[in-house]
Amino acid sequence: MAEDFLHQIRVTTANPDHAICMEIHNKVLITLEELCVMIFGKMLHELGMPAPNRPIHDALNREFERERQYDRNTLSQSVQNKIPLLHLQQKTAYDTIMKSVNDGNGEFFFLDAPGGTGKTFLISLILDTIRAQSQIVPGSSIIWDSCYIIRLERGRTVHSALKLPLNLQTLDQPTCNITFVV
Ligand SMILES: Nc1ncnc2c1ncn2[C@@H]1O[C@H](COP(=O)(O)OP(=O)(O)OP(=O)(O)O)[C@@H](O)[C@H]1O
Repeated sequence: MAEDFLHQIRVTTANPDHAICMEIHNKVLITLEELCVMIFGKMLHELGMPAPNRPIHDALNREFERERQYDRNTLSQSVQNKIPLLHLQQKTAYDTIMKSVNDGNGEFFFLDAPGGTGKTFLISLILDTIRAQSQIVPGSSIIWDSCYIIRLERGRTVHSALKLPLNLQTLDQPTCNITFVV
């Protein structure tokens, strides 16, 4: 990764002699930390690694910033195009969940259906609908399967988002550790 950053700097500064420096080390640490926050919900220092040189809240605020960067008009158009495509069960789930969101009920929903029946399609549409309403969805796209992250935009595992222990099966009384940063 450091070599990649070095290459970028050499190209952008047109200086092929530029060497690895503290700035590049720091950039690597920042990038690694963002991945760790996304996947494990932990900062580097919590994993026994050196912390990058920046205010600690930067990594967490970045997620909120990303949420603000959506083009609402494009999202609205996409949502309007996709809603008529929903099949009956998807539409029922969509209406139920969106009503809960709009009413501010703060409910939990568990979506379970056979593979290929449109869960990702539905979840993406729900997230796009919320974003199109210019609501921020921090910690959105929370899912169980880490392999699934690559399919859902800005996906995070439920273990990361809710800070669940990874060894659930071996704990008598598993608990999660959610901290709200306002
Ligand atoms: N209502 C719909 N209209 C058009 N295409 C749809 C609809 N629902 C799902 N699809 C498409 O069907 C395919 C499978 O849907 P999707 O990936 O959402 O299923 P899934 O339940 O999440 O699958 P898996 O459990 O295997 O991950 C995708 O290409 C998706 O875009």
